[in-house]
Amino acid sequence: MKLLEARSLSKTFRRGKTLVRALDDVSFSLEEGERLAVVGESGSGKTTLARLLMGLEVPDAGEVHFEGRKVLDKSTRMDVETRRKFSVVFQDPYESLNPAKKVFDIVGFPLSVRGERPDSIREAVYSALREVKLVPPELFGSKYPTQLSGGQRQRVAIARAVIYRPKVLIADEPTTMIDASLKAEVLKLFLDLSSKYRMNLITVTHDFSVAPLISDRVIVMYRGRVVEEGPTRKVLKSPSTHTHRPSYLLCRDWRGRSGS
Ligand SMILES: Nc1ncnc2c1ncn2[C@@H]1O[C@H](COP(=O)(O)OP(=O)(O)OP(=O)(O)O)[C@@H](O)[C@H]1O
Repeated sequence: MKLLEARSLSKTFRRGKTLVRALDDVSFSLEEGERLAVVGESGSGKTTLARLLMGLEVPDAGEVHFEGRKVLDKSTRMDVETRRKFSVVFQDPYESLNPAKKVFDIVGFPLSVRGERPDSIREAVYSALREVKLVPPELFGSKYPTQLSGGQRQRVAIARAVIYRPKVLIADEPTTMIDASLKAEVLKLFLDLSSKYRMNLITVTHDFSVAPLISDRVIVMYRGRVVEEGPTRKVLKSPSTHTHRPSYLLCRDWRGRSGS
């Protein structure tokens, strides 16, 4: 069954007197259980697309359908129930965690706003911290983000994102700000958790080498448009268009060599 569908999404921002076309007639769909990577160089519209899918932005044209129902268009705001089926982990674990709050409160926040009881929140937070390998959870729960490394902070962000078992987990440049040596581990964590809890994972990345590690399908964006779409290995092996050639040149990992 189609879980998520973008139909001809367009979005233009005004920057001073200039209009920036961040998304231009973008369509794709995600089947239940699929993992999607949205790749493209900086400014190609990936984050705008992710924000639209979650209902954090309103399109100028086009529609988002979720579980067979239209949930967003120019004049329809996403309802809270639908929005709660999405969760996101942002690129920067230094900015996305409130430095004044302890890890326990940060991770438990999505449950406390849902009015869950303190004892069930405690149980869920400790279990989530164990899932992301921040053990012992009592110790990590009592720390502040500033007392943690970048990799540990990203794990806190992941724990917070998965604690209420969203249907769709969006990872926006999840490894950009963390040490290269921790990249594979963090990606594996996303994969493991998305399998274990049957969450559809959407990974937004400018790093083409990440896509095969974390997705079955890929869409390649260039200047607000989808220029490639299909099974990840097939698309990355034999891309059919050359309109996004600058990305090839930037990425040495693409097909195992620099694209000259
Ligand atoms: N709120 C905004 N106001 C004005 N322009 C915006 C806004 N959000 C995005 N843009 C512009 O829209 C275009 C697409 O941005 P977007 O962040 O979606 O791209 P991206 O592929 O995610 O890039 P990056 O990886 O650098 O974040 C860019 O030119 C960006 O400057």
